[in-house]
Parts: sequence; C-alpha cells; structure tokens
Amino acid sequence: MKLVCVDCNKEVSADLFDYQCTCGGLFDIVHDTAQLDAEFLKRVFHDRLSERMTPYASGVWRYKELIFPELADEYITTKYEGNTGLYASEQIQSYTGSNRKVLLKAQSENPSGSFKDNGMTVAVSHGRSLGYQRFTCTSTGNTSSSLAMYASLANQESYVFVPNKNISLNKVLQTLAYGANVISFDGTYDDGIRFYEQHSKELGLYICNSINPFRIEGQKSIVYEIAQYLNWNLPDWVVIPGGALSNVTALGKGLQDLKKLGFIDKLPRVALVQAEGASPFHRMVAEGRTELVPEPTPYTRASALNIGNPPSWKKALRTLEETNGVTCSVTDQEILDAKAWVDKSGIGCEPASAATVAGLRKLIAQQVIDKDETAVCILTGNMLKDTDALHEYHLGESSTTSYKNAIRPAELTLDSIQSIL
Ligand SMILES: N[C@@H](CCOP(=O)(O)O)C(=O)O
Repeated sequence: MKLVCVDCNKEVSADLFDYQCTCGGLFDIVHDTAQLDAEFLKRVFHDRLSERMTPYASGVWRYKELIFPELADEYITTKYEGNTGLYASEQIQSYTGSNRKVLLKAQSENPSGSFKDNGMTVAVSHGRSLGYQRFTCTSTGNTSSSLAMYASLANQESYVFVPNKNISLNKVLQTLAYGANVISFDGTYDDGIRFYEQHSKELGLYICNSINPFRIEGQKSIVYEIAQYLNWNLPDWVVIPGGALSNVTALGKGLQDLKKLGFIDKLPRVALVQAEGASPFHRMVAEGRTELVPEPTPYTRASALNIGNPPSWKKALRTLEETNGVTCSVTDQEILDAKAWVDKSGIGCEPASAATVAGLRKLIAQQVIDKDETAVCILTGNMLKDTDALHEYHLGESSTTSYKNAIRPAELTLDSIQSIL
C-alpha cells in the first residue's frame, strides 16, 4: 500500500502517513492488487455475509482485502456499519418519471445515521494503529456525529469543529451526546479545512475528514455492497449528492477496483447532484472549466451540502471523466419535495440525500438519463438527522439552531484552539 499525490504523482510509503503532499495535493491510497484472486475474493465476501459480531460482519470490513489489508484486527473499531438496505421503489419510479423501479441505497441506516460511518470506521482504526488517542474533524454534523461515536466506542477523545449556523441542531446534539468536545466557530466547513491545512502538524490530532485518504478507502465499500447485493451487476447510473465530494471520489475509486478485478464488466455512469446554492463543482463542469472557483458564501437548506470549496474536487473530476459522468444542480424546493417523496415511500432521508432523487427526476426530464435506463440513488443521511426540515415542510415552522453545551472560541486561531485541547 502506498500514497500517491493526485497533483504531482509523488509516491510515498503509507507508513509515512500524511494528509497532503509537499506540493499541497491530496493523497490517494494505492494497493498492490496483483496477487488478488477475484473469484476467491468473491467467495470470501459471500461467506462473510453470515458473520455475526466479528469485524467481518461489518459491511466495510467484509471487504478488508480491498480497503486496508495490512491492518491488524486488534485496531479495528467497528459498529458493524454498512449492511444497509437497497430498496426498489415504485413511488420514486413514478416521481422521477422512470420506466424502471428506482433503487435507493439507504446509507441512512448506518449506526450513526449516515454514510460517514463507512469511512470513519477505517479512519479511526488507522489512527489508533498509529497510536493516536485524540481525533478531530470539521463538520456540518454527520462527520462529527460519526467521529464522536467511533472515538467514544474506542474510549478515545474527539474534538470537532462545527459552524455556528446553517447546520442541523439534531446533528450537533448527537455529537455532544456521544461525548465529543464540540468547538463551535463562526465560519463554514471550508474555514475548518483551511485551518487544518495550516495547522495539522501543531495540533497533533488525527484528522478524520475526507482529506484523509483512509476515509475514502472505507467509503468505497458502499459501491462494493451495492454490486454484491446485485450479484455483481450494477445499474446503468449511480446518482450521488455532492458537498465535500468524498462520496463521489470513493464511488469512482470503488468502481475502478471492481472493474480492474473483473467483478464488473463495465462502469456505470455517475450523476453528481449539487444544491444550487452550493454548487461550485457543477458550475465548473457546466462552464467547461478545469479549475474550481470556490463559493465564498455557500447556502442551501440541505445543510450537509453547505460547502463552497470542496477539498476533493480533483478526485471527483477524475470519477466524472472515468465514468462519462454528468453533473446537475437542484433548488432547495426541488430537494425538499423529493425528500417528502422519499419519506413517504417508507425509506426516509435527510434533505441532502434527496438531492439525488430530485437530480434523477431532472435528468430524466432533460433526457440526459433515458426513462428505460436503471439507476440507484445513494441516500446519505437519516430522516431524523434534521427534524427542523420536517417541521418546516409539514408544519410551516422553523425552530432555533442555537445550542448551549458547546465551546465557543472567539475566533478560529491556533492559540484559541490549543487553549481548549
Ligand atoms: N457534510 C459533511 C461535510 C464534511 O465532509 P468530509 O467528507 O470532509 O468529512 C459533514 O457531515 O460534516
């Protein structure tokens, strides 16, 4: 296993772990797959479906050979994440105008209620194997609750940076309840990432955001699981929401693994959907540019997507290129209407997830996706992650998003944070 920079292609041994290359680029993890026997692995992955209460019962660690083969089992911190439902919905078929039942992959059924668990179990396990006892992330709420859960499960400390506005109160409460030290700051997720880029070394904390390539390795399991449930036959399209762009990055990497190993014959096409108020990546693609222009003040009601400068955009672009993918953006109203349909289909999701269903509907209407093509939409977070959205949609009310048990530095500086640690 080695780290390869996505910008300058520099190769570094994975033992010399870092988040960024000296050139500033993010790292990819590259495994040595030459010795892997695909048919043998398929059998192993199948047999592990009957595991209970061992690390291999996890829908992530089931695929350990493709994710982190070198890790000693003693470091695995798992809550049997993954193993989430894949549903064929007639309601969503009729809402989107498809001629085929639409598949929904409910990552919302993960233990902390979002897809972040697939990556977080790997990041925290890796951090522990390096001897870290204190973990951190910046988050709009799902990453933080996931980290807080795994850190506490491993009896470790977590310090999470959370913007003080435009995020879901429930997610912050969940993070606090799991025992994290919550640091509420004036800014956005993008400011938190910038802070890490400047100070990761001095902080001495293990960073669990998606700039960490081990998070991406864990998130690859989402597409492995879809493929395995469908007997290694993927639909024509995978529709995925985009904020920090870790999900689409991991999807692309997972698809390449499956193709290289011969588990699948051809790559499905990827449709990446962003919220209109936070869509720098879609705008870049739609305008034919090759450099992302950050949005300084991203805003969407789908708070998990409130990101103006997604760190993984170059990796995401690679996924789009490799899969002949497309992007689109949808309005908050389109997202909330689609969410109401997902909720009443009995599956349920948080607003950001519903961007996929809204996007599929739009792309079918625009004839980018044919009505006869098959599609799976990835639902990233649980319906109860954002009950304010339910209030607003169904009762026409909104409630406060202030929270009191948080640490509030006057500003996000190294001194102010070090005084808290
Ligand atoms: N919506 C995300 C944003 C953080 O993204 P990450 O992939 O870098 O952890 C959240 O839940 O915080």
